[in-house]
Amino acid sequence: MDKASPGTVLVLGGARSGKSAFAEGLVAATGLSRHYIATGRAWDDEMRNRIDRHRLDRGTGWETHEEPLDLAGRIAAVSRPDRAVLVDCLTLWVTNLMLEERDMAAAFAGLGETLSTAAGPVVLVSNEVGLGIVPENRMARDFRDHAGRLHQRLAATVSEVYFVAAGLPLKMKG
Ligand SMILES: Nc1nc2c(ncn2[C@@H]2O[C@H](COP(=O)(O)OP(=O)(O)OP(=O)(O)O)[C@@H](O)[C@H]2O)c(=O)[nH]1
Repeated sequence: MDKASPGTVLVLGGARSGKSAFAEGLVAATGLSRHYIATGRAWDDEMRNRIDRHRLDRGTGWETHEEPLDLAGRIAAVSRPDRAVLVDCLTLWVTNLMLEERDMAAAFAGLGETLSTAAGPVVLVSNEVGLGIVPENRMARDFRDHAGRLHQRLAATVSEVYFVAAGLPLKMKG
């Protein structure tokens, strides 16, 4: 398995746990120029409003890149020694890959490879979705399995892992 470059961090948490704000703080603390890779897509008004709110919350000083599918390619293109990259979030990327019926194993391997050669720090945000009861529908169960496998794979290779709940980060690795 590829070992991620030093400075690569995984931030896990539930919905509205404060994980994005925490991850933004990690990026800001590097003092490098801040680059935000958004995997979300504005498919309805609710999501459009959320995205607008996120942009306002981030404030100025961020360059935003929207990339729903080719995350590995976009990280490789954006990452430089003078830039810190925030990816928000991996679970929406997994959703996008599933909807497009992409090869998940190949996509995860590609992300691992890119993280092992990233030129600067990369902070990856993802939803921990495996803690509730087993979902009734098949797609939701597959989604949970893909997300869990991706998290394990990344956690094994990155230098730091955090779990955020109620706005409080718990350091799990590093
Ligand atoms: N396309 C696009 N998506 C964005 C942008 N900013 C944020 N997003 C998306 O908004 C999503 C997060 O939205 P929410 O569901 O409101 O946040 P949350 O993850 O539940 O909340 P926290 O735990 O506080 O982070 C991320 O997956 C981003 O991809 C942007 O500028 N463009």
